[in-house]
Amino acid sequence: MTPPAPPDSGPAAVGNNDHLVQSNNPDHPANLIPYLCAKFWTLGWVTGTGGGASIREDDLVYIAPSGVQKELMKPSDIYVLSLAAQAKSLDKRSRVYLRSPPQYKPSQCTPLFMAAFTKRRAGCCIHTHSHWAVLVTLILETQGPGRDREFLINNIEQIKGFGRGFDKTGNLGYHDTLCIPVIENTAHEEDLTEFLEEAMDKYPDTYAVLVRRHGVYVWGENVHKAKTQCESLDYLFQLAVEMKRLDLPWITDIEPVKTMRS
Ligand SMILES: CSCCC(=O)C(=O)COP(=O)(O)O
Ligand SMILES: [Zn+2]
Repeated sequence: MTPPAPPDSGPAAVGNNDHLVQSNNPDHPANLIPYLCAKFWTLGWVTGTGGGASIREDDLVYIAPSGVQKELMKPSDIYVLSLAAQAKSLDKRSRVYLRSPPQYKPSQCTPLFMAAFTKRRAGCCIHTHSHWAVLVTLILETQGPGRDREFLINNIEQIKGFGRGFDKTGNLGYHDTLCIPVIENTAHEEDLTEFLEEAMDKYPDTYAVLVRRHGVYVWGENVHKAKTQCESLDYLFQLAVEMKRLDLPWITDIEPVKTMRS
């Protein structure tokens, strides 16, 4: 990813594992999360404190605070938790933080990010409130019951930006159909978790889940893959909204063009 050198993360406080978020390496998750969120803000993905990103590096998960301007976060604002400590904990719903900035609460998206890390071994999960993601779920609503639960699109080059699926090698091809499940929004972000997990079980190869009238969760095995899949998806959502405006279908059954070599 190689962003510029990180800002000074402030004086070290004693006793809160601050070393976990202090690094001169721009690719360290505590530097990368604020850097990426600042970029995402310019795309309208994390406007008004909504949305965010989380990174897992081996056993450690790095999480942003809740309700903060995500584009202004500093490395010292980042929470760190251990998956192994979490797995050993008797109370599965409580979180075991190795580092916890006392002035904040961890992101409400934490259990959803954890689902991507534990169920899919993801290395990064991004949550956006992109207009395009929300608009696609609204357009799907007008398609009637049963047809509003999946975003389907094919015959668009950018579909190649997606992996074939969990534990599968290679990417989708131009003629493959990309399918992103849609779950209904809930009053509280955390309450989405069971529905996100249900969608992951039902669509084992998906790298994203849309949340109706809310946004999208996208993950990947590393930061690069999560980011490029999120960008590809946002591109396709925008395209789909414009296609709908032009009365063009998202799914076509165009035959592959015969060439001299086929
Ligand atoms: C105006 S944002 C409402 C909460 C939300 O949907 C979200 O994604 C942000 O949650 P966080 O706890 O990370 O601020
Ligand atoms: Zn949200």
